[in-house]
Amino acid sequence: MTTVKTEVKEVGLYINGEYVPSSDGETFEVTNPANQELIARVSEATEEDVDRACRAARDAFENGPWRKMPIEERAAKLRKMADIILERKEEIARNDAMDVGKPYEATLNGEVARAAHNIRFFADFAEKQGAEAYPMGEEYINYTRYEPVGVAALITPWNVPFMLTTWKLGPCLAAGNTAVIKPAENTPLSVSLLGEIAKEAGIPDGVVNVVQGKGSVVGNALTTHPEVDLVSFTGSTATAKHIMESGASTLKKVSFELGGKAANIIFEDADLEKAIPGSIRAAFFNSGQVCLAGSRILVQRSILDEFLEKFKQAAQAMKVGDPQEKGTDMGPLVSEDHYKKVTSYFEVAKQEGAQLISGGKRPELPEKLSEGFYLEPTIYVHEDPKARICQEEIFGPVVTIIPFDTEEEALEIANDTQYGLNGVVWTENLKRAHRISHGVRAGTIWVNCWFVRDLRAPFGGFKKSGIGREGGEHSMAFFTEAKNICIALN
Ligand SMILES: NC(=O)C1=CN([C@@H]2O[C@H](COP(=O)(O)OP(=O)(O)OC[C@H]3O[C@@H](n4cnc5c(N)ncnc54)[C@H](O)[C@@H]3O)[C@@H](O)[C@H]2O)C=CC1
Ligand SMILES: O=C(O)/C=C/C=C(\O)C(=O)O
Repeated sequence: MTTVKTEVKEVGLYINGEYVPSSDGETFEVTNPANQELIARVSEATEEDVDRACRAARDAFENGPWRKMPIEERAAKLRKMADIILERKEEIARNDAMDVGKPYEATLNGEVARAAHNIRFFADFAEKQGAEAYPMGEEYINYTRYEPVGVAALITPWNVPFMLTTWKLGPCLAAGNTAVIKPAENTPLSVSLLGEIAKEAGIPDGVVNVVQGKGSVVGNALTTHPEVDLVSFTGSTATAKHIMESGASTLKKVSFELGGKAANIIFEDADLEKAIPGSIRAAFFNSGQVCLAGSRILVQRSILDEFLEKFKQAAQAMKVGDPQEKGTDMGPLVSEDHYKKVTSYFEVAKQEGAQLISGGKRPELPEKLSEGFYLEPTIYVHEDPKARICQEEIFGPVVTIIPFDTEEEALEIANDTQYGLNGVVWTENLKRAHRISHGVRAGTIWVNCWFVRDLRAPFGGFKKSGIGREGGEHSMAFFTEAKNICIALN
């Protein structure tokens, strides 16, 4: 299959159960990063449109049936939503392949399947969740209720648009809140479908709204809006700081899942048969545009040469190309701006004296992909963990290998970062695995694996990688207010 030539899609805002144009009729264009073809014109929300979406969500929350609906009924509608996502999985994956440039096959069977699971998981979780009771002898009893907070703004990034939005929408809706979603402006297509999917599942109008446009305008209008009670955000640390400031005057509750620069630590006793493919995935999955990417590979010096040779061979065997084509491992970067940001680090690496092992340039590709933002998987070695390429989130297919000698040194380098989202350890020594897992200051540590997700487990970052945790009861705690009721028994 070759890159699918589509007619240009017209995408509206989704407010109060219907697609609508923006109030001033303005649209913005979306292009395919695989070939720069125009793929969509999207209504660009004005502050007035954001206001309408927030008021619709408020009205659905206060006056609609959603928050008071018995949990069995609400959960059944969410399970229906999950079913519809699976029925429409080809369309959703095709949309992500078109505007993000994600390999279609992997998205279809990975992220879209996970998106349906996100919704179903929180429907089941909320249905089974109990609450506490605290008897005070025979005189009083306290019991707790978990009530929805209100209107949630769900602001999501371009790297995993559909899956990450459902990861927030599932618990948000299961708890009985209403939502205004804002996807990233360069990847609006798959998320634009969520309003109509919710409606088809029987979820009342106004419960799920989608507004489109720039973060500085539409995102800002949402995070300052008086009707928005809470903001769940995944994206850059810089934007999270803006959101915190802009939400301060209306005292919004916030949950932030932000950037990372994970250490992927390979000890001399690691099983390289697993560590090499695992590290390749951690480095180059989604073209390295993943907050969890293992972009600093710390390798024990005694196995450095062997690791480098095998890792280089595996990286060079990856198929970079058309994301719509079967067998593609790595598509393009998401946009020209992002391509410029990522490639600017090639100059930084040169100036910092890093040793280029592989990549660092565009691959040779067929003519039809000549306009796309492709890069070869790129590997550097650098001895200085303080170098910019070892410290800054490049968010592309670029990794730096940093040699170390001792366990203590590995830990010191791993923790020498402003981020703390995750870490990865490869060793066959169980005690060492525990020691390193305890020592690395990050929210998730994967031992002899990477990006294995259990939706019940806490997920989020230490340090500048976030505030709060998502997952199971942690998501439910964010999307609910706990209320204690104390009853006199006499
Ligand atoms: N999952 C992650 O951790 C992600 C990390 N990043 C990092 O951030 C860098 C920059 O990427 P961007 O697309 O600029 O990320 P970003 O943080 O600006 O964008 C994420 C979302 O926030 C929205 N947004 C932007 N400014 C806003 C504001 N003032 N108020 C409310 N919402 C706002 C955007 O429209 C988008 O929906 C990347 O190179 C990467 O290093 C980017 C995307 C995801
Ligand atoms: O698995 C999750 O819940 C979150 C994944 C997050 C990313 O892939 C990201 O933000 O890059």
